[in-house]
Amino acid sequence: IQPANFPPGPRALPFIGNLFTVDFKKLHENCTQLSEKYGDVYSLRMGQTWMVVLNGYQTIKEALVAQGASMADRPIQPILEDVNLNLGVISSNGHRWKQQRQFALSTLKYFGVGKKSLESAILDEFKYLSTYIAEYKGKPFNPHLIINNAVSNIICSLVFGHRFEYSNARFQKVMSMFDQALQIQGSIWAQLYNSFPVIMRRLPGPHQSVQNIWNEVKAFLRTEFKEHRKNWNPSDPKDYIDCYLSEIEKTKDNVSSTFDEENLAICTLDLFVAGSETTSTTLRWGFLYMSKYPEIQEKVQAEIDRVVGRSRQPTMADRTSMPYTEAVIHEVQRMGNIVPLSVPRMTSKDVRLGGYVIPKGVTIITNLTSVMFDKSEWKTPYTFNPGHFLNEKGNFDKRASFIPFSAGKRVCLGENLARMELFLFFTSFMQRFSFSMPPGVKHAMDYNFGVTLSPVSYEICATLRQ
Ligand code: HEM
Repeated sequence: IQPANFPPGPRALPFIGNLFTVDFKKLHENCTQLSEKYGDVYSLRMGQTWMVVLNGYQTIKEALVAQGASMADRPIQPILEDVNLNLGVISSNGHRWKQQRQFALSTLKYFGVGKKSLESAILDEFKYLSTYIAEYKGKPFNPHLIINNAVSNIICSLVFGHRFEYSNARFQKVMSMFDQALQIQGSIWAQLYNSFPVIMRRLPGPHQSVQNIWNEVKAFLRTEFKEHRKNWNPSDPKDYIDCYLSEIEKTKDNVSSTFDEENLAICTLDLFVAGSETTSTTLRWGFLYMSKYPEIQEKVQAEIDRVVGRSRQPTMADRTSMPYTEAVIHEVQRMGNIVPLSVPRMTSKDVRLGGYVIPKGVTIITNLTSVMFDKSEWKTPYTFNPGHFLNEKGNFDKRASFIPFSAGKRVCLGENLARMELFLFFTSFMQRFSFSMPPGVKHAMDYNFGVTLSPVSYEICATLRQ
């Protein structure tokens, strides 16, 4: 039964609701189209679960910031719950979430997010990466796994205290499994699982492989934990896991502590996945856009040559002198739109929004796509245009409606890390290489929809600059 004054939405069928009236291959586009008919706040029913979809910058800001305290929870999603038991950072709630989020943020900061030490780690990683890519000598190659591996190495050095060689087959396998799992988790199979868990747990289908994939990733993590326990020296913590082991010790007599080995496993998994998949997907969009718009690529390179030159690597300190490059990176993120429907939230009390009442316990989908392409916010929403982030004087203009990391209390925990990674990797690439499509190959800007929106597999040429 629909509660009184509940947001309207497309007609839902008995039992299954809107499960088969929306297109899960491009759910974000579908959600955006529905807002034209039903307004910025509308509802969908997935099986027996009511969801409210929020659209447009003003509505989403009002929800996540002004009413943020009532929207900071995550709903329980059985497909994830079976893996993470609602532990960790991404899916947990209340006291447990607060404690773990705070700890992760301060530990990442302690190990260098926003500092010189991490900057050097990223620049060193780029050296390995560029040596590897230069070996293709401008011939077409698929950048997917190698970029994932390189970017993931940054979160790995923070969490595990070391990087993985590009030749490490086990690590490469884990990387490609993330992709698969995130695709399935954004598909109709996940929705069916979340709507009818009791039935779906028994039925075959791709949803079953999600459990297998995460179990394999967990087994991979267990090897790391074992090593850490063996070499653990509390007076000299080298990474997040070392610090976590100390925290377990320190708080073991405290009944309100949420630090234990089970939670360590899921927190590590969360940081590992969120920190591996996102920045690398953004970079892969970046290569495509640069090869599609060679004149923009040349302008970026000219700015780098002017500000940094060729004899040293770019650093974070160069950022303020490089407004055009900054604008291009932001535009790649806007158009790339890599977390198109953000991560679901849930109301923790009744909320009034857009003239409607959303009761406690309803799943909230913040449609970030509708913000990235909001006609009232962007001059040419569907065209790649760095001018979106430049004022008349050519200075960088950070726009309030640029919210790829979401906003409010649950805003992406890795935002600062991701910004460092994006700036340093992107400028380093542009300093050394030019990207172009292989001769005769057209730019395919098509995507695969999942929790993240990633470019379809492609080959590209990276030519060393003269
Ligand atoms: C370009 C890169 C990235 C983008 C676009 C991105 C985007 C997002 C978005 C949209 C959310 C959901 C926030 C919400 O519910 O309102 C999120 C959550 C999160 N992100 Fe990121 N992210 C990126 C990189 C990273 C990195 C590098 C890390 C590594 C630490 C990370 C860790 C997390 C975590 C742990 C959460 C859950 C936060 C919570 O529930 O409290 N992200 N991210």
